[in-house]
Amino acid sequence: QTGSANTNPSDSADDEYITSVSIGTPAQVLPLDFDTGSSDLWVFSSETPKSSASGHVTYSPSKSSTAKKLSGSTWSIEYGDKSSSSGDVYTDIVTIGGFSVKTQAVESATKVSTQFVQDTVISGLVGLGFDVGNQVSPRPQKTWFSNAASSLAEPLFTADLRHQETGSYNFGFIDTSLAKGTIGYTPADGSEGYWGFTATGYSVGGAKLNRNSITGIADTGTTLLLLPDNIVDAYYNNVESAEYDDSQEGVVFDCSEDLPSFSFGVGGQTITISGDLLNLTPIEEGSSTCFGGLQSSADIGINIFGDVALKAALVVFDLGNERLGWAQK
Ligand SMILES: CC[C@H](C)[C@H](NC(=O)[C@H](C)NC(=O)[C@@H](CCSC)NC[C@@H](N)Cc1ccccc1)C(=O)O
Repeated sequence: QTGSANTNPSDSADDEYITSVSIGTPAQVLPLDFDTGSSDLWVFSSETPKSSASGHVTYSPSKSSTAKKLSGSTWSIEYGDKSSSSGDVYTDIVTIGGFSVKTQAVESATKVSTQFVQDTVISGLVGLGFDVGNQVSPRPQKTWFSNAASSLAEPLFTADLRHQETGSYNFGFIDTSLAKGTIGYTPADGSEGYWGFTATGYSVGGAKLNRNSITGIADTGTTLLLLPDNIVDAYYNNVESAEYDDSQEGVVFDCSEDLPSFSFGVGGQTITISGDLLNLTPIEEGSSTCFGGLQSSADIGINIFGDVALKAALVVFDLGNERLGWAQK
């Protein structure tokens, strides 16, 4: 069996990618953010304070004949951007891309931080990280993909995120026609719950890859490519107008700049992120100053290959073989 779901950028800056998920009987369809950087499926619900839930599609377990309270279980998560949410837990049927998991832990939010309250285009997250990262207590729950894996044709899923166009999450199969290049595989380290891996080197503007390795995570739930300061500086030294903007908390530059590409080596392949993918968006509507897709990871302490990097590739999250595959798109 397999599953295939379309995913769409949330806005003109490709800030998040939204995928429709059906929960319960009859189906309640919610727009969710698939997040390989976390391991909990949580949703805005009938238990979320009305003031916080206004503008969001919500899940009502009481309206689902297949919902069951997981009594005594609670959850609480904090994310790298200091956002957070918490609540209690139900199990219900969760269908993604036509594939149904009968008894999936659906974490219902009784509290959400302001970032989520304001982000009305999504109603929660589908964690696609490793089960070890799940935050339900007293008994941690499995992710939707972990529950699905044994029934899928292959225990893997792919992410094909695109700039300002519809992409896909495919489960149980690899559609190689989505990529131009060969898939290069490298071991994935799931010990922290993330999809950790090591890139073997990098280059700016199509130069030959150096041999400075970069260890980081593949995180569909993070917008940017977050790398060490020395790499960020090496990149923006090629961008005449680049400067750090305190209010934007990142490097900005004239939108008219012709940005160099950024390449990294992984699994014997080279993934090149084109310059236009590295110009994320004007800092505000109509501004001629733009915000960079590559920013520093120094404040987080972990390198994150977020959507800016993932958009350049077809990425295979291969749980069965504990490996990540990358192919140029
Ligand atoms: C370091 C961050 C905290 C504290 C750490 N939490 C994590 O690592 C969580 C699971 N993952 C995340 O915070 C990050 C990845 C690791 S960053 C250190 N990805 C998920 C994030 N993008 C989800 C999100 C999506 C849309 C809007 C907001 C947030 C922990 O629990 O220890």
